[in-house]
Parts: sequence; C-alpha cells; structure tokens
Amino acid sequence: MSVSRFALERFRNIDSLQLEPGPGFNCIVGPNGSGKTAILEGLHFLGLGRSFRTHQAARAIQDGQGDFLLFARKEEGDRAHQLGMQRDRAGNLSLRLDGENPDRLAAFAEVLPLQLITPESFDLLTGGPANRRQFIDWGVFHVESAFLGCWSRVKRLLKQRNALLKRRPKRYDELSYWDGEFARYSGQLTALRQAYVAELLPALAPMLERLLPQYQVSLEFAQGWDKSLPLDGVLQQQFERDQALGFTQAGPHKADLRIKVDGIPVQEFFSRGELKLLVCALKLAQAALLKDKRQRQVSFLIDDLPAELDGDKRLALTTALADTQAQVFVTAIDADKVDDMVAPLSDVRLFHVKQGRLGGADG
Ligand SMILES: Nc1ncnc2c1ncn2[C@@H]1O[C@H](COP(=O)(O)OP(=O)(O)OP(=O)(O)O)[C@@H](O)[C@H]1O
Repeated sequence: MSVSRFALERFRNIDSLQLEPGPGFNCIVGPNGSGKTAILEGLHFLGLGRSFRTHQAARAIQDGQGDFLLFARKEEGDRAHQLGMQRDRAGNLSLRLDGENPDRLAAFAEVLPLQLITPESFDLLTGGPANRRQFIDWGVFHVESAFLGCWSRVKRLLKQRNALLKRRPKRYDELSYWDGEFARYSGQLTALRQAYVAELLPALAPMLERLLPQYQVSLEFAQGWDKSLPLDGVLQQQFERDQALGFTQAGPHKADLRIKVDGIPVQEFFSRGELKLLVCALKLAQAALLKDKRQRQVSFLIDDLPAELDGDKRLALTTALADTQAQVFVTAIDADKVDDMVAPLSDVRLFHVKQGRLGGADG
C-alpha cells in the first residue's frame, strides 16, 4: 500500500524526474533550492489537487513551460492504481485514474491518502479554527463515505443562506425553510465529526506517550454553536445579528478542536519543537485510525524533518513513523542528520537531488 513510482515533468525546477520509492522511509537529500520540496509538492498536488505552498497552482509550472505532468503508481494489495494529472496555465486540469477520467478530484484523495508535515504545520495548533476543521475533516472523509455528500450540502446551503442575508431580508420567515435544511445536514456533519474525534482519542494516546510522555494533552470538540440548543433555534435567535453582518455566525463552519496541555491552551505553553511533535502525534493518530478502520495506509510527506527537533526527538519520531508501517517521504539538507535518524530502521532509501535532478538512490 505505497507509491512505487512517481514522476514529475515541467514542475518547478524539475524538467523530468522519476523516483522509485520504497514502501518504508524515503529520504530526499540535497542543498537549498535543489527541488526536494518540489517533489513533495508534486505528490501533494496529485493527492489533493493543490499545492501546500501557493494558492496559484500555475506557479508550480516550470518557467517557460505551458503545463506540468504528474504520474504515480500506487500499490494496493495485489493490484495497483495509476494516477495521472496534467495542469496548464489556463487552469485546465486533466485527470486519469486507472485509464478512466474520474469526474472529481476526491477520487485521487481516496486512492492516495497523504499526511503533510512542514515547518509551517504549527498552524494546526496556533492558527485559526479552519486549520483544525480541515484536520478533522481529512479524517472523517477517509473513514466515512457519507461525509463528502453531507459536507458539500452544508457548504452549498451556507452559501445560499449568506447570499440571502446579504439581500437584507425583512423577516426571518424568508430564511426558515433553508434553515431547516441547513440544520438537518449540519447535524449529520457534526455527528460524523464528533464520532471521529471520539475514535481519534484512543489512537492518539499511544502517540503522545511516545513523543510527549511528560504532558497531559486534552482535545475537546466544539461543534460551532451552543451544544445545548438545536441549530435552527440558534439561527432564529441570531437572525438580527446575522442580518446586520450579512453572514451566518453559528453552524458547523465555526467548529473547532480545543487542544490544551495541562489545562492551558497549547499555543501558550509548548515550545516550537513540542508543537511539531504534537502535530506529528495528531497526524500519526489519524494514520493509525485509518489503517485500523479501513485498512488504508497513509503516505507521510515531511518537509525538513530534522528542523526544530533534537537528536532524541528526531529518533523518537522516526521510530514512531516506522512503527505505523506507513510510507514516509522526508526531505533534509544534511545527509548526516538523516543517517542518525534512520540508523535503527531497516527499510530506507536515500535519494540525492541536485538542480532538479536525481543523483542516484542508495539503500
Ligand atoms: N515555476 C518555477 N520554474 C522553475 N523553477 C522554479 C519555479 N518555482 C520555483 N523554482 C525554483 O525551484 C527550486 C526548487 O525549490 P524547492 O523549494 O523544491 O527546493 P528545496 O530543495 O526544498 O530547498 P530548501 O532546502 O531551500 O527548502 C528553487 O530554486 C526555486 O527557485
């Protein structure tokens, strides 16, 4: 259940590159600007249809070129999936999955579940609630087939409601039908999110024990409105405020995950290294839960794994990753730091990248 082949063409500083990763640890090593992150970014594009570095996908197309091409082969038990993506500067996207044209990008995300960890991943803990909703929804999407339909309906109904509010309706009656629908699907979405968080906690405990054993970390799901009241009642109560602001202030689009350490909000307490370890523990827990519930294996993309972590923590993290048996892609500038980290692991491949080209694989 891993990517056994990955190819990029006309992507960032890469003219053409083919990688044959192993099912375990794949270390991509090279100097600044060599194209290490571009390789992870290419995989991220394939799995999620977007970059983690820019909202402008065209920036990833190599300068002077009209499009980029990405291809991966993903082993899945005794069969393999072939994923291909082409994107041009006009924004046209062509997708091929096992020789067919899938009608939605979500088909790629299902085949290629990815977890990204970069030096900016602190955002999950220190940034706004949208980061944490995205974290929860990644998990729910992969374990609950009902999620996508429900989430799309909520999004569409919220958009309609906000458009109605902007027209400054005089009376609440103009919204009440839509609010019934919005509350119904919001309730379903919230139940899925709640159940997911409840299942994540036992998967998280052993990861915290390994990476941050000296702390008591707690997670509390906040659904986005007063949990003692039905959403349609809250919407009716808040109608005048929503009308004045022109948008809806209560609902699942306001949900959050409150994360505390020894009772203190995590961002006010943890060091940068500890924040990174907590992000890793959360993502490892998601991968473990996905494997447990759906027998699906995640590929981890970790940009600059050694950053912020001392030698012991680096080792604790690499062994925790290896124990999940997930495929891991890590980038690092310094080959020596990578050697220390992966010394106890058995399944390691090392790729040297220079000026957008591969200098050979060891391992
Ligand atoms: N559209 C593009 N076309 C050509 N080259 C590009 C494009 N976008 C970025 N680059 C260049 O691609 C190179 C690869 O960047 P990348 O971020 O992958 O390097 P890296 O190996 O991860 O470096 P670092 O260790 O500094 O993070 C950079 O030198 C960048 O200037």
